[in-house]
Amino acid sequence: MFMASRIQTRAFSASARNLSKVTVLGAAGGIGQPLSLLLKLNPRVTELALYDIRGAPGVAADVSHVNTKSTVKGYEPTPTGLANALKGAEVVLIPAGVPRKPGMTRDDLFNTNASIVRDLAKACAESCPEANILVISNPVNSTVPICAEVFKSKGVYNPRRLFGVTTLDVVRASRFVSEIKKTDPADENITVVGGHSGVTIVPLFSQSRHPDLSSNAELIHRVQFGGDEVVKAKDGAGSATLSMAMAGARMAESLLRAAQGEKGVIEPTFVDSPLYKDQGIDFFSSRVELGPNGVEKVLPVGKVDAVEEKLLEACFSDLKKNIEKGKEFVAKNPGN
Ligand SMILES: NC(=O)C1=CN([C@@H]2O[C@H](COP(=O)(O)OP(=O)(O)OC[C@H]3O[C@@H](n4cnc5c(N)ncnc54)[C@H](O)[C@@H]3O)[C@@H](O)[C@H]2O)C=CC1
Ligand SMILES: O=C([O-])CC(=O)C(=O)O
Repeated sequence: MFMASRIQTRAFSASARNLSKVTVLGAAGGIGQPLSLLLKLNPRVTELALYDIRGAPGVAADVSHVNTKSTVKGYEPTPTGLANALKGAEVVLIPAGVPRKPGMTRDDLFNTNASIVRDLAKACAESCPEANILVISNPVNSTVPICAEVFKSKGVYNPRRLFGVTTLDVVRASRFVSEIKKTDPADENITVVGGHSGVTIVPLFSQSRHPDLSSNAELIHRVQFGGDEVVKAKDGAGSATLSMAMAGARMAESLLRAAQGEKGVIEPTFVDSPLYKDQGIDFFSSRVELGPNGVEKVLPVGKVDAVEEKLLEACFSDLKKNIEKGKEFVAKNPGN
């Protein structure tokens, strides 16, 4: 209760003053740089804090010349650098960690990225426990539970403030559909639920304007494995960065709009979700209504057809393992 009232007060005062500090952890990377640029272009962001283990001051100096009003500062891994980058943040985006190379799954990134995310989550729990934490680092199905466990261990976990960024899946789905149907992707609102890797990504075309697409196996595969297309095309130089930056900036913008009082802001995101807890799945991506306190309402998955029912079954079994893996990691490796 105490936590909730503190959050409400902060959300109110932030929106009343319209001051929004946004922090990017991993800001000098392939995603971090264009994401920082897009955030600099967002008039809702008043202060931009860019942190990375290398190169953040350079990115900050560069982005700071863009002629919008927000201030930009780069932070290095000095004893106080990370804490200062996080202090007072309303939104923290985390694209820190290694990307895939051809032939790898997102889960293959676990060994490297799990401890990076755990340590950054710890810093967030200490320096900005009330911020909205947006996890981009893969494997999202495991890194989000890692953050939750760290926040719990510090006694500051608020499930309404933790988000796995799955926006790119709906961005892709709407674009791919528009290519098939020769429509404007802006008019294509495709629901994608589940998680963020392979078969855990479940597009629900039966709920779209084009229910016929729910039996289009090629399209379903393309949405589920869209990330692989980019990994293959980049040929060892990483994974999606530009489309991901756009997707991450959209998610941050939606949270800021909701924090500043806009009603009915809905985004797909991987959150601590009541939807399938009875089946042992604690985190799930679905359409979520956002508000000044973060998650306002987790919306139901809705009606699915027989094909989608099967896709969901496949999703559940992988997703459950991915979530467990993240939780177990923190239990066995609590870090310092
Ligand atoms: N959620 C999603 O839809 C997507 C997630 N990703 C994931 O995002 C992550 C980042 O991808 P890229 O930007 O392409 O990688 P990158 O290698 O280009 O950049 C990562 C950055 O993180 C920094 N970093 C590493 N350890 C750090 C730490 N402890 N603290 C702060 N910064 C640290 C690195 O110095 C580097 O600048 C990957 O795990 C990738 O799989 C990528 C695309 C989509
Ligand atoms: O495919 C990857 O490894 C990066 C990612 O999550 C995506 O592009 O959806």
